[in-house]
Amino acid sequence: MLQQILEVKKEEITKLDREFEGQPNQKKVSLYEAIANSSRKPALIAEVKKASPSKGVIKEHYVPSEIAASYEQGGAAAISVLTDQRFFRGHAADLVAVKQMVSLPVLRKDFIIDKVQIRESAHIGADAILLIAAAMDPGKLHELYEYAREENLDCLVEVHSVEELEGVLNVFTPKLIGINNRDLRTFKTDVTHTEAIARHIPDGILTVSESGIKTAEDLTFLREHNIDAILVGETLMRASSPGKGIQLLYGE
Ligand SMILES: O=P(O)(O)OC[C@@H](O)[C@@H](O)c1c[nH]c2ccccc12
Repeated sequence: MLQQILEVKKEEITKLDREFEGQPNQKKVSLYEAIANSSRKPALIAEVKKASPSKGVIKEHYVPSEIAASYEQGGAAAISVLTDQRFFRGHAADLVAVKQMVSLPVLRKDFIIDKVQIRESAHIGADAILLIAAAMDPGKLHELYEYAREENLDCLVEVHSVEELEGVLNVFTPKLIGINNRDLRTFKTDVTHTEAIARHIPDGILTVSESGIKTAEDLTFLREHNIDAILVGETLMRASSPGKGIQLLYGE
């Protein structure tokens, strides 16, 4: 699946404008700080997502800015916005709309493999981007990471296995690491997967558990293992309201 997505991305990148003018000094809000300073533990990165390759359309009535505003009101520390069009039915414009609506840091969720996408992310108002270890070798990942830092963007470096994690740590030390609980070959999620990987992450790096987080029990498990943040999409998108979904998850 990932390979298929990356093929489409490479094609899309060739059509992206190479230059992005304007907003060069736009103030960025730190995702790292938002997680570190969150009063909720673990901190919540709430995701705005219409559809996914495994689930199809998740939410019919999809107004990203409205959903993000409810997340902010519900106490999220940051908002993640899926901007991939082909597989997740998102759009860069969704991020623009969300950024205008909230004051929280906004993470651009997409398949970023080229500097031009990083320049575009900074330009449309993202505060942070996702970099997926499975999508490139650690040297390339490091190069994009440094480039994003120059654009004042925080990076969430996503790994799924200990091998990927060690590959990254051999080259550099990211500030934020996301552990994807979803196995991209089978699409199955397993929250205990976070713990299996997190024990290999050195102190001082903030750890985010991503995908398949559904219940207050999941959250208790992650809290017990000192996970700093959770990234939740589908559970909140399917809740009767985003705010209610957050309350249920945090057992409030
Ligand atoms: O909807 P979920 O199961 O709560 O998952 C959210 C998020 O982790 C997931 O959307 C995700 C994690 N890594 C990604 C990489 C690309 C696209 C999407 C993702």
